[in-house]
Amino acid sequence: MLRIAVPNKGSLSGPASEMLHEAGYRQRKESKELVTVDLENDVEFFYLRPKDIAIYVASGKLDIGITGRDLLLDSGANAEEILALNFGRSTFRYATRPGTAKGPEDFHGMTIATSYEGIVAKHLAEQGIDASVVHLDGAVETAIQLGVAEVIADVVETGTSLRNAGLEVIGEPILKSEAVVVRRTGADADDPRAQQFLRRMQGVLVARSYVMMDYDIRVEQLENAVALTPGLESPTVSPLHHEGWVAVRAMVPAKEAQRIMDDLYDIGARAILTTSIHACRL
Ligand SMILES: Nc1ncnc2c1ncn2[C@@H]1O[C@H](COP(=O)(O)OP(=O)(O)OP(=O)(O)O)[C@@H](O)[C@H]1O
Ligand SMILES: O=P(O)(O)OC[C@H]1O[C@H](OP(=O)(O)OP(=O)(O)O)[C@H](O)[C@@H]1O
Ligand SMILES: [Mg+2]
Repeated sequence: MLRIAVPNKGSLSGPASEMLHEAGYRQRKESKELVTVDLENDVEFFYLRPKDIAIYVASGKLDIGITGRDLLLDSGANAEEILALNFGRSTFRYATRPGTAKGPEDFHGMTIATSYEGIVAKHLAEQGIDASVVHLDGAVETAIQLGVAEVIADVVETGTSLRNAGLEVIGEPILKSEAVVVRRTGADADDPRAQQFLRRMQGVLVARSYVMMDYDIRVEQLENAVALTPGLESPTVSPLHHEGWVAVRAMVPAKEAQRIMDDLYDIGARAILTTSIHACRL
């Protein structure tokens, strides 16, 4: 049975379970359940703290995990990212009170509060900055007000928490994160059960970001139309009963669908339809 770690709490928990559900897996019915078995798919799900997931996967006791890229890197665990999941996006940044520092090079001798000691210690060492790091479990923005640190390094999504604490970001993002699928470094990449899981998750990513587009076009405009809708491999072109016309079917990025429909209309396409993709295997 494939054993998969899923975040049990926090920002990643709901979207991870939702994505697994969309991929056809049975998910726990209530948040107190720590383990659930999906007999039909031969998968066991373990609901664990997102920060611990890379460690479980690196140990080899669990085959696959869903966690944040920042948490994976912070753990230093012997696990690697194999698929980015396009949710739980955030940046990881330094912040201070205005006027404290122009850039990380000014952090020498200062104290930096963070819940992500691994990432911060590595970044400071790489930049040759001699600063001390103090570990806090959360609400690190308050550490500056309370005089525990001059600088914080934390997850920034909308920036609201920083603004509320009167802080501003310093320097470039240390990293950009999102939810990722992780596996033990060097694990058997050909394991068919893991391959099937990844295909299902990729199917959800595609179904979420593409729509199916159908339209009719005069044959002489077909090449121009296909240039607008090249599809993932190549569009399907079928003859219409009405001579001189063909029907075209192709997947297009959902974000661009309206613009593409306008462009198709302008070159003479008609009966242009988009439909959502429920599930897919590429
Ligand atoms: N607004 C956000 N706040 C915190 N983490 C976020 C946010 N958006 C995305 N994430 C990601 O969620 C993961 C952190 O999850 P974790 O459960 O440890 O903290 P949390 O979402 O802040 O939950 P809590 O602090 O309530 O336990 C990281 O990968 C982080 O990048
Ligand atoms: O940029 P924003 O949209 O404000 O999001 C980022 C904030 O959200 C998280 O805090 P959370 O509420 O999880 O509390 P915590 O610090 O105790 O984890 C994170 O630690 C930041 O403080
Ligand atoms: Mg938090």
